[in-house]
This record gives sequence, structure tokens and C-alpha cells, in this order.
Amino acid sequence: MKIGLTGGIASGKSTVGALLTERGAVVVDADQLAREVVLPGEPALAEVARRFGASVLHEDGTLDRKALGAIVFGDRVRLTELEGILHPAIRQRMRERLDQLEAEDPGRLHIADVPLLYETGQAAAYGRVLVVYVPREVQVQRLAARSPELTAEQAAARVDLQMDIEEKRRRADWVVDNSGTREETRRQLDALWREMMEL
Ligand SMILES: CC(C)(COP(=O)(O)OP(=O)(O)OC[C@H]1O[C@@H](n2cnc3c(N)ncnc32)[C@H](O)[C@@H]1O)[C@@H](O)C(=O)NCCC(=O)NCCS
Ligand SMILES: Nc1ncnc2c1ncn2[C@@H]1O[C@H](COP(=O)(O)OP(=O)(O)OP(=O)(O)O)[C@@H](O)[C@H]1O
Repeated sequence: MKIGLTGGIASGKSTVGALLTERGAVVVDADQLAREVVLPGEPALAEVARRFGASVLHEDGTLDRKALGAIVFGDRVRLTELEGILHPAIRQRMRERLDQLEAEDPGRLHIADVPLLYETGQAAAYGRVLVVYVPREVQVQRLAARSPELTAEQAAARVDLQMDIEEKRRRADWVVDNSGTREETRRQLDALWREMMEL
């Protein structure tokens, strides 16, 4: 069965993904695929450069992610334009990667870490969805701590570009609350893993 892993920005998806990997799951990260589809030579990179201009490229032709982020995370219309270029390519790659991994090793649990799983209407593609939850204030705090270049307002604005995390928690099949210590999260994962193994 394919399982979806989601949450909000800086809620702890990668942290939980690593705990699941430790236990034997195979996790495919949509943020990683989003990087692959804009590598030099990929059609999506050419399209991004055409629409957003040379200022979003480094001198060697690779994507300047910080420069592009500074444009799109401050402008919903431009973010939607970027998503229109990248999301179809990311989705296709996710499907291919999961199918390939499942064919190679059907006994394992295959998990897709997709930050925008609910926003992009993909929940139905997964048998179960696990949401990594922290309250909005903790999201903003951890995002600001991880990205010192952002002001508190910019960190809050990035959080608010996504669906409210309380709504994601309501829609979830499983919830891991990552607002406590890493040890507390690990303990929740141990219990959840036993449940997952019985699927
Ligand atoms: C704008 C880009 C180049 C900035 O790159 P950067 O390396 O600084 O950030 P990174 O990709 O690691 O994303 C960090 C986090 O930002 C959030 N985020 C990314 N894209 C979006 C988006 N379209 N809407 C809301 N939040 C987003 C996610 O929580 C993600 O985990 C990049 O985020 C991007 O290409 N975004 C569009 C593709 C997309 O929607 N990716 C989300 C996963 S499918
Ligand atoms: N339980 C915790 N206690 C304290 N800090 C934590 C905890 N879990 C994660 N963090 C920190 O919070 C930040 C966000 O965690 P992580 O990168 O796992 O989130 P994410 O949901 O994958 O983020 P994004 O979607 O933005 O890539 C990281 O700096 C991480 O080290």
C-alpha cells in the first residue's frame, strides 16, 4: 500500500520520514523530486527561466532557488504560475518512482512525503495519510530558527501559503504530534509503526 506523509512547512515531515526509514520503510520526498525536475537540461528548468527571467539562474545555468523563492513566496499569483510548470512533472516522477520501488520490493511500506498533498487534491491516491502536526506558532518558530534569513513576518507568511494545519490534522488517517521532544515523537512512531505493520 502507498502511504502519504504530509504536514505543514517545518512541522517535521523529514524528521518523521527519517524515523520511518530507520524502521524499514522506503520514503520518497516530493521536495527532492522538485529539485530533480529543475536540474540542468530538464524542460521544466527552461520553462522557469523563460517565464521568470535570467535573475533566477546562477551564472552556471543552475536554478537559484533562493532568488526564485524570494519572488514566489511573496506573490501568490507567481507561485501558482511556478506550480503550473513544476507540479505535473513532480507528480509524474512520484508515480514512476513509487511504482518502480514497489515492483522491486513489494514487501516494504512505501511512503510519499508530499508537503502539498491536501492542497493539490492527492489524498485519494494514497491508502492512508499520516499528518505530522505542530501548532501554527511552533511551525513559525521552527521555520524562523531554521531559516535565519527570514523575518518573523516572512516565516508566518510562508506558513500561511499552505492549508491550515488544523484542517490537515482533521483530514488525516493518522496524526503524529511533533510539538514535544524528538523522543516523544519517536515513541509515537513506535506505536504507529506496529499499526502500520498490521495493514
Ligand atoms: C520556490 C522554490 C524554488 C524554493 O526552493 P527552496 O530550496 O528555498 O525551498 P524547498 O524547495 O526546500 O521548500 C521548502 C518548503 O517550502 C514549502 N513550499 C515549497 N513549495 C511550496 C508551494 N508551492 N506552496 C506552499 N509551500 C511550498 C514546502 O513546505 C517545502 O517543504 C521551491 O520551493 C519550489 O520549486 N517550489 C515549487 C514546487 C512545489 O510546489 N514544491 C512543493 C513540493 S511538491
Ligand atoms: N521535535 C522537535 N523538537 C525540536 N525541533 C524539531 C523537532 N522536530 C523537528 N525539529 C526541527 O524543526 C525544523 C523542521 O523539521 P523538518 O525539517 O523535519 O520539517 P519538514 O516538515 O520536513 O519541513 P519542510 O516542509 O519545511 O521541509 C528542523 O530544523 C528540525 O531540526
